[in-house]
Amino acid sequence: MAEESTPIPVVSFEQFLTGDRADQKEVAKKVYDAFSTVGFIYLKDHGIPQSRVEEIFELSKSFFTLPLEEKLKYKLAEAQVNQGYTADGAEGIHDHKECYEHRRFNNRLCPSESELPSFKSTLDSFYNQCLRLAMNVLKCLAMVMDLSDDFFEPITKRADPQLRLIHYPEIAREVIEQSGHARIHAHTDFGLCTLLFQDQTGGLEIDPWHEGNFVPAPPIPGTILVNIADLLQRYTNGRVKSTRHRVVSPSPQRFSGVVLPARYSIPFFVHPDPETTIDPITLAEGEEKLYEPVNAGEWRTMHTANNYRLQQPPGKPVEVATVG
Ligand SMILES: O=C(O)CCC(=O)C(=O)O
Ligand SMILES: [Fe+2]
Repeated sequence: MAEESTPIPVVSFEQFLTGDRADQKEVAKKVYDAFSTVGFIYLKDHGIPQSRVEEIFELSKSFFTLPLEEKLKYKLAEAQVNQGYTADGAEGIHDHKECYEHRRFNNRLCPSESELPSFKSTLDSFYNQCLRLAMNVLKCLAMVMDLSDDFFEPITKRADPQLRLIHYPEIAREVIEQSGHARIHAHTDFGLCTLLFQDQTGGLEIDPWHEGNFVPAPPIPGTILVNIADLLQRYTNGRVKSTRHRVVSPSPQRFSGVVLPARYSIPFFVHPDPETTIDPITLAEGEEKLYEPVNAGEWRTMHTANNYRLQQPPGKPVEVATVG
C-alpha cells in the first residue's frame, strides 16, 4: 500500500520526558508550532506502550460485542453527565457509530467488575496514563507561551475528562458515501485538547489549513494523534488552533472494497474543572481578546446536549452544535 502523505508533523516526546530543560523546550517548540498551524501532531515515544494500547482496544471490543439491550443498561441520558453508552444514531442520525464514555468522578454508567471483569479497573488506570501525558502536552504550551510550567494544573485538578471508546460498525461504502452521511461528521472537539488512538483502518481526515480541504490523518503505528480543542483556542486567544476533523471512508490507496471494515478509536478529551472561566490570555501589549469568557462546565453541558439532542439545563443558552 502506498503511504498517504499528511501535513501533520510527527514529534518525538522522548526528550521532553527524559531530557533537560533545553531539550524540553526544543520539543515544546515543535509541539506549539504544529498546534498553532495545523492544530494536530502525531506524538511518538510518548511513554504509553503499544501493548497497553492494544489491550484497551481489546477491552473496547469486549464491551461493544455485548448485546444491544445489555449496552443500553448504561445509556447516557443527562447532558450534565456526559458518561455512559450511546447507540448508533444517537449523535447525529447520519453518523454511523456507537460510543462508551468513561470518566473518573461521574462514572455511574459503567459496567461493574462482575458484569465485565477488569473493564473499569483497566480503563481507570489507562485514563490516568492519558491524563498525565495530556498534562505534559499542556506544559509544552505553557513553556512556549512563557507562562508558569504548571499554568494548566489549577484548572484541571478537579476536572473530569472523558475517555471515549468508539466502534464504527462494518458498513457498506455506498451508505457512508451518501450525501450527509459519515462515520463521524466534520467537527471540532470542544474541550482543551484531545489524545486520539486509532486502529489501522483509516478514514480520519482533518482540515489542516482551515479552509474546508480535508486530508487523511492516516494511522501511524505507535503514535498518538493530539489535537487542540475549542476551549484552548479560546483560552490562548487564538494562538493554537482547534481544527475540524471527520471520519469517512478510508482513502482508495488504503482500502478499495465495497464493505468498509469495522473501525475502533479511542479519544481522550481533556476538559477543565467545570468551575473554570475560560477568559482569553493576552500576552502582547494592547492585544485584543478575540473571545468572550465562558464557564467551562456550562460550555461542556451545552455542547453535549446539542450533540446528543438532550435537554438543556434550564436557563442555559442553546448554541449551534459542533458535530453534525
Ligand atoms: O474516530 C476518530 O478517529 C475520531 C473521533 C472524534 O473525532 C471524536 O470522537 O471527537
Ligand atoms: Fe473529534
